[in-house]
Amino acid sequence: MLKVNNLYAGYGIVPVLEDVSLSVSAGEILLIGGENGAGKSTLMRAIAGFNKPTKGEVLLDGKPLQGMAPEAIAQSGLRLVLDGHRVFPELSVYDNLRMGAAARRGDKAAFSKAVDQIYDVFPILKEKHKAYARDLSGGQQQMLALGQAFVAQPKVLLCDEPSMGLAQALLPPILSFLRNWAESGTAVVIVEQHLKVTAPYADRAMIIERGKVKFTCKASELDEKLGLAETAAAH
Ligand SMILES: Nc1ncnc2c1ncn2[C@@H]1O[C@H](COP(=O)(O)OP(=O)(O)OP(=O)(O)O)[C@@H](O)[C@H]1O
Repeated sequence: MLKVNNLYAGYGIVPVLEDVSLSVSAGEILLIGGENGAGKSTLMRAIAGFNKPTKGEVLLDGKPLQGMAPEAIAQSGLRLVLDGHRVFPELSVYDNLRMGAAARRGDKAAFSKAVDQIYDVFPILKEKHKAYARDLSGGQQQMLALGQAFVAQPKVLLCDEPSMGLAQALLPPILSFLRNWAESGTAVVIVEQHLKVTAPYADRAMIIERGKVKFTCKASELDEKLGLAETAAAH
């Protein structure tokens, strides 16, 4: 589904990512972790077209995306949800969901069904469907941002730090929502600092260090691998 081959990207002449490769299949969740400043967000932005890679390939179902405008990449079925819940503050919850589906064109029945699914998972959004997004709490805005992406029904979802600005207790329900979503056939990439909480919901994990892939492993082996990596570094 999504394949990244030997990607290099940065800001102006400052290189950040170096030779990063990854792949995510339909129905799979890849968790990406790493220290602050390791390059995780830059990787998400480069895949989604907001930051032009200097070298390497991004393939969606075998079709190259690198060099395409972010709008065209979104139209191809790749969606980026940024940390810090970016929603339209002056629109109602429901209208935010409509904006999410705008890129999708047509099919009102599918939109209504997707909205119902979102309301089932996050009942507070149903309760507040007429409220302005600006009046939601941070956690509710994050749910709405995910809802916006969900109604667009992308093939690939990139989710940058869903826990950002959230009370810790809100992360598991959001992760479980992402897990179910992946199981319907979407390829999901989650960038997250809270590796311990997130790993049980993911299939594979990748750690980035100073712009390079440190290692990839099964998500169930991440704890052990991180322990081993720390031990190896200590010797
Ligand atoms: N707009 C920018 N212009 C210049 N350099 C940037 C910009 N954004 C990020 N960087 C630099 O790129 C490097 C990687 O940052 P990035 O935000 O991708 O890391 P990250 O792993 O997502 O970290 P965090 O977890 O703190 O978000 C850092 O050295 C950062 O200072």
